[in-house]
Amino acid sequence: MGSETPTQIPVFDFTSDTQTLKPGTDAWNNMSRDVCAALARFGCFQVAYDGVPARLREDMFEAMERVFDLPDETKRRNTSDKPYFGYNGRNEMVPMYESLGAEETSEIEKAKAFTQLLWPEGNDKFCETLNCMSKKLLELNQMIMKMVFDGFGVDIPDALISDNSVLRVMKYDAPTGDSALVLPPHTDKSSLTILCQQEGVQGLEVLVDGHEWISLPPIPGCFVILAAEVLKAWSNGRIPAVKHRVVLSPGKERYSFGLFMLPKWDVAVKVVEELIDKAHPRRYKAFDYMDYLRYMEAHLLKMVGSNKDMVDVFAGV
Ligand SMILES: O=C(O)CCC(=O)C(=O)O
Ligand SMILES: [Fe+2]
Repeated sequence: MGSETPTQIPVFDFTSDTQTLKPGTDAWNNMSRDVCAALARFGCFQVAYDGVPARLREDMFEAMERVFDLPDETKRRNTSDKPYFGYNGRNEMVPMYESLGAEETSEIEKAKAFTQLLWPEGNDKFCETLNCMSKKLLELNQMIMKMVFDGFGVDIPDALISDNSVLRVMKYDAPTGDSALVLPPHTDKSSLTILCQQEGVQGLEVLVDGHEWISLPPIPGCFVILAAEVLKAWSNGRIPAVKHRVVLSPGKERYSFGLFMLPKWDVAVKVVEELIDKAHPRRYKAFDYMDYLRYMEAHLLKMVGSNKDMVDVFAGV
């Protein structure tokens, strides 16, 4: 019997008053080990990060309210040739969820094009907020990726350093009556996902050890980092893609946004060779990311409830 200590998902301090963010320092090396260990254990962690000013975060949530207030037909103009990259939601799978996504909004021209789609008459404030937030989160991602591979004692291969991403804004309706599962359990098909939750509205949960759902509360000034399927493949399965879901209490609607990092389009997703050894034989074949997305599109519904990750089914050896 005995009392069990509740599982705690780590919260790391990346704020500028620490030495942590200077590569090569002891603080950086220690943090790299901790980051790598947390991802290997939980596939996620939270991070306090002041590289994104509080004001920018507030502007982003305000901007998102304006986005979701737009008429349905305007939001549904957000289409993409890639599966699940554009408008998604209000369907059988996710009736209480709605989201829009745009690629490479860290590039001003792409941020402008997305803004133009939603506000043909222009909305400079939205465009600047989106562009600025995307750039800041991209920087955070690059730092974390470097830490992960430093933690493994491996130089991050150039092929893994990618600026490709989708910035996604999300809204969940308030449940009436009981709590509701508003986003079903899934693993992300990105490499790493950086999420920002609305303050004061709890909802995100991660699965630990295959059976324990742990809530990740929104912490002011913090971001949630989720390891996703491409990082699982790069790391030869040493970092799991964390399964997560969103459960909401009655009466509370919720907003969140995230930067979903993607690999380079013209380079195969391959296991980092240094992470293959006797104890860790190769787990994945090299694959084309677009082929994987197409496979995911064709098989997603069939795999609901499966405890296998898409990447293992698609590229496992
Ligand atoms: O809203 C959240 O916190 C999670 C969203 C999510 O998991 C996703 O869009 O893949
Ligand atoms: Fe997700």
